[in-house]
Amino acid sequence: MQATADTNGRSPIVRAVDIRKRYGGVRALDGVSLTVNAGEVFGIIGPNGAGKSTLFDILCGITKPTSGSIEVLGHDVGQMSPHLVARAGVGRTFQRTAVFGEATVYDNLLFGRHMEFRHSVVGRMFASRTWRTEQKQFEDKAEYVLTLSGLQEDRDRVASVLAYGVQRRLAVAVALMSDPKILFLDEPAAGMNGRETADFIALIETIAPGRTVVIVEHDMTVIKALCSRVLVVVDGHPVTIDAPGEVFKHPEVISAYLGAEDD
Ligand SMILES: Nc1ncnc2c1ncn2[C@@H]1O[C@H](COP(=O)(O)OP(=O)(O)OP(=O)(O)O)[C@@H](O)[C@H]1O
Repeated sequence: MQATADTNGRSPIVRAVDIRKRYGGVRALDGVSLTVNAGEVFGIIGPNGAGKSTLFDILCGITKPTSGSIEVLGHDVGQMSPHLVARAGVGRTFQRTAVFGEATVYDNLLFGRHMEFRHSVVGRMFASRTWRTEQKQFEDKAEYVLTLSGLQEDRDRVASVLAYGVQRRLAVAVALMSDPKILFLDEPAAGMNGRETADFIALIETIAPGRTVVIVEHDMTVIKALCSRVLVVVDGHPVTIDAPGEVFKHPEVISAYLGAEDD
């Protein structure tokens, strides 16, 4: 299937061509092509086991495809290690919230940023000028991200005591510390109640301008509220790429979802 073009004249920031992935005898992905345009919020949906997480991990450079090419921000991520993909401006969150439960919200933000930098031990021990300058930049950045993500009131609370939805918000905030040009969100609303989902939608609406966002999500409320286009994957095949309100008119999408309900 050919990827549909964006009608707003925005340039592609992700180009995936004919992605295939096998796990032994399992064909997890079978010929997926897509483009995501700069500034777009793009969704990936499909029934359980369709191949969404596999595609997501391939687009982020975590998993290598069996064949096919993936370019993100002009980089061939199929040939890059995950940390180099991250340094190129790709941020991501994980299906399971990955924050440090015993650390405060603020320390989670600082730690997320420090992980990416290589200070010499001597530089740290003697608090060199470079180290102090970077530390100040991290702290300023953390204050900005706290405000952006509405976490100021939770700044000094340890992450483990936060409500689940707030922990997921923190996971996005940690990803924002490296100022990613493109942010991949893996089932961000999974397990959230209605209020948390609404807050989460508002958060992504706040941070999306000036960035590109790719979301894998089961919750169609989130997809409809945020995404301009959605790829539907069924059994590893790309079925359609269209506006969220259009994809459920596609017969193969209807039958895949109805079949999934019967399971
Ligand atoms: N590491 C692996 N080894 C073997 N098979 C795998 C592996 N990862 C995924 N699969 C298989 O590949 C297929 C696609 O899995 P994937 O997790 O990408 O689907 P999904 O759409 O994300 O599912 P869900 O919505 O349940 O998270 C499934 O049949 C799955 O069992």
